[in-house]
This record gives sequence, C-alpha cells and structure tokens, in this order.
Amino acid sequence: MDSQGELAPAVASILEAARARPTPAERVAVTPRDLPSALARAEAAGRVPVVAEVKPTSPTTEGTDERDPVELARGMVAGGAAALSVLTEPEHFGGSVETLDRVREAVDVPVLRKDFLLEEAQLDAAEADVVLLIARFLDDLEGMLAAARERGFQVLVEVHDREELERALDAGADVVGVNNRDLANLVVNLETFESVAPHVPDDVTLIAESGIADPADAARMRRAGADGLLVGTGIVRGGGSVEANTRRLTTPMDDS
Ligand SMILES: O=C(O)c1ccccc1NCC(=O)[C@H](O)[C@H](O)COP(=O)(O)O
Repeated sequence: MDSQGELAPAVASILEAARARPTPAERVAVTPRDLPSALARAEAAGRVPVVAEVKPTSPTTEGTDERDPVELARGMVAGGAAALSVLTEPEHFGGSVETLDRVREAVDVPVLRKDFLLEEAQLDAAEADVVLLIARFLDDLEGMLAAARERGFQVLVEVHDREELERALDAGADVVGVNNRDLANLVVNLETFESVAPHVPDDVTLIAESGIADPADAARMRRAGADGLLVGTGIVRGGGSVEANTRRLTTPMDDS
C-alpha cells in the first residue's frame, strides 16, 4: 500500500502513464457551460439528470468501441442527457483530447473532461466545461482546484469515502462526485454512494458515478440524494442504441 491507499494494478498503471504524459506550454481560458444549471434544467423538464460518458474502453471492459464519438454524443443528447463526459485518457480508456474537442463542438450541453490529472499544466491540454479532479491522487487538492477555476473550468471533485469528502469540502469543492468503483479492486458497489451522500451539504451539487446499469439503479441513486448520475457502460454497452439506452435512464421510474 502507498500513500494513496491500495490501488489496483490497472490504476497504478494509469497514474504512471499520466505522470509520463507531456504537458502543454500554453495556458487555456474557458467560458464554461454551467453543469449544475444543466442538471437542474433536466430535472425541471421531468428527466433524470444524466451525465452520459463517451468511453471507448476501460480496464474493466472488453474490446474497444470503434463508433464515431460525435455520433454517440449526439445520440446521448437526443436521448435526454443533461451533460456529457468524455474520457481523454489515451492508454487505458482509448480517449483523446481531439475527441473531446469534436464532441464539445458538436453539442451544446456541458462537457466534462474525464482524465487523471496530477499536475496543473495538464489542465491546459484541453478546453472543457468541467474537469475531473480525483481527491485521492492530489495532495494539493485546493491548489489544483484554484488552478482549474483560474482557467475558467468548473470542477467535479471525485471522492470514494467520507475522509476524501471532508478533504474535498475543505478544499472548497461545490460539485462532488462519489465514485462507486473501489480503486483497490475496481469492483462497483452502489452502497458506496449511499454511505457518503448523507454527509454532503445541501448546497453542493452531488453526482453518483459508476455502476449505474439500469433505471432501478438510477432511481436508487436519486433516492440516496444524487443531483446527477454519471453513466458510461450502461449507455455505451447497454444493448440498444446509445439514444435508446440514454432515454431509458433519463426517463424516471414511477418511484424516482
Ligand atoms: O471504468 C473503469 O474500468 C475504470 C477503471 C479504473 C479507474 C477508473 C475507471 N473508470 C472511470 C470512471 O469513473 C467511469 O468511467 C465512470 O464513472 C462511468 O462508470 P460506468 O458507468 O460504470 O462505466
């Protein structure tokens, strides 16, 4: 075990690749589309607020999705997604900054850059509306949060337990994601969100991440307090078209 706790070999490999990635010299400045408002608008329109993820592959997925990410993104928006997430990590998730650029150009909803950012200069690799910062991997979370906001980004701070939640709140996070995937073994368990959510203040936008496979899972996460749901696999590998899979999740069940 290291200072970041026990990590699955795939996660250690993701971090090693992130440390080795070259950083851009020029600083970006973005005018973001607002994520909390987009989630609220979806809810007001009677939809479950879903952030749908363009996720070509991952350490827990077989094969690579070769479909055009822009077509997938358009299908997700047509299916009612309030916002999108685009993986930009290339080595383990098949993502790219170019994909993010193309998707953001093609849609008008907020787009989250999903990556494993470890240092300030890595923020400058892409223009997105929201960037993900994973509390576990950032000793100076407050510094990275400030650096991201200075560039105009909104920030989703990801946590996995109450201790990380306290660090995120102390650092000033106002959008928090609780990831149901255990970084030690990559197993997803929706109880993770349920155990952390009650401790999140009401004025923080709260997102449930990972392992949401069907409308019953979505309703369960909403009942536990999620303002938004981040869904990748259930939409891109869900059996039907991406549009149909997204609509299935954005349509409330009777009890949600
Ligand atoms: O998805 C993985 O296999 C994975 C492995 C190691 C670290 C992170 C990983 N996923 C990142 C994510 O947080 C998810 O892509 C995202 O929350 C969507 O999850 P899902 O709906 O379960 O695809």
